[in-house]
Amino acid sequence: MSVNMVAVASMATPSITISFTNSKSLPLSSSSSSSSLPSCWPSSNSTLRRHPSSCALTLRCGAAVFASSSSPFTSPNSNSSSVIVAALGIDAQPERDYEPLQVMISGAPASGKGTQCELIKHKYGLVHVAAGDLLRAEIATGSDNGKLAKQYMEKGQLVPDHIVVMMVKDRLLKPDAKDNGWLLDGYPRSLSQATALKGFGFQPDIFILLEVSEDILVERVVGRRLDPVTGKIYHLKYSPPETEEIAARLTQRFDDTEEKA
Ligand SMILES: Nc1ncnc2c1ncn2[C@@H]1O[C@H](COP(=O)(O)OP(=O)(O)O)[C@@H](O)[C@H]1O
Repeated sequence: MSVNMVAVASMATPSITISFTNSKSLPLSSSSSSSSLPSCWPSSNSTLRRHPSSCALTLRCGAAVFASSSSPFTSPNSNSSSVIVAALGIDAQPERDYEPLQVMISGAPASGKGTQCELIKHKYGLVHVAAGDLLRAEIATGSDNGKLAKQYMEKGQLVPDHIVVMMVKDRLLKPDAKDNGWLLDGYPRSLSQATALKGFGFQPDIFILLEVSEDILVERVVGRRLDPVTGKIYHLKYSPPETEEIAARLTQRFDDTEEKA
């Protein structure tokens, strides 16, 4: 079975409500509480097992904008995501029922990926593997790969595949990810990365694409602030600081501007 779903996430809260676009009976979550996840997802416990079929899930977020074509990839293009989904073979019927769940999630900066990752990993006990975090850890070791990766990251460019692919593959093969399942975030960012991972035998059960219209992304990015003391992210309009004291010390990332967004 191939499942086609659309979910709408409210811009102000990280919650998701989900419905099937083919008008089948809807296992909808009745309301949008801030901790809710799609009710059609399997229930949460440490013995979570895979869905019997893979699916690609597109979450179109913010003010019910269904026509958005924003994409997580370097050259935003909704076709590129479907190519990647196809390359990953997500529509194929897996023969791996009753194994730990494997999920990929993609979305543009400020699409709410970080928020959804936190909710998903806690609810399903998955190991969160973020490509950016792996690269930063590699840089911290001072290795040659880390030094090379740093040069690309400082310019805001994608790190070459020969570094990223092996890093992600090695991480997914670690016992915690194999035993508990994983939530892969920020990878793949190109068709070649998707193909490479598939070549190593990885095929996610679910590919989640967070689609947000450009004007909402810009609004989120421009209003985003960081508390340098706690590391908490605020939004001046949607998630304002609790106190004047916090408000006074908030900073803005140098690239959180309308131009950069
Ligand atoms: N899959 C990937 N392939 C190549 N480079 C990547 C990948 N993921 C992350 N990077 C590099 O790491 C940087 C930081 O990534 P990330 O932590 O996801 O934050 P950002 O939202 O800034 O992309 C990216 O700008 C890019 O240089």
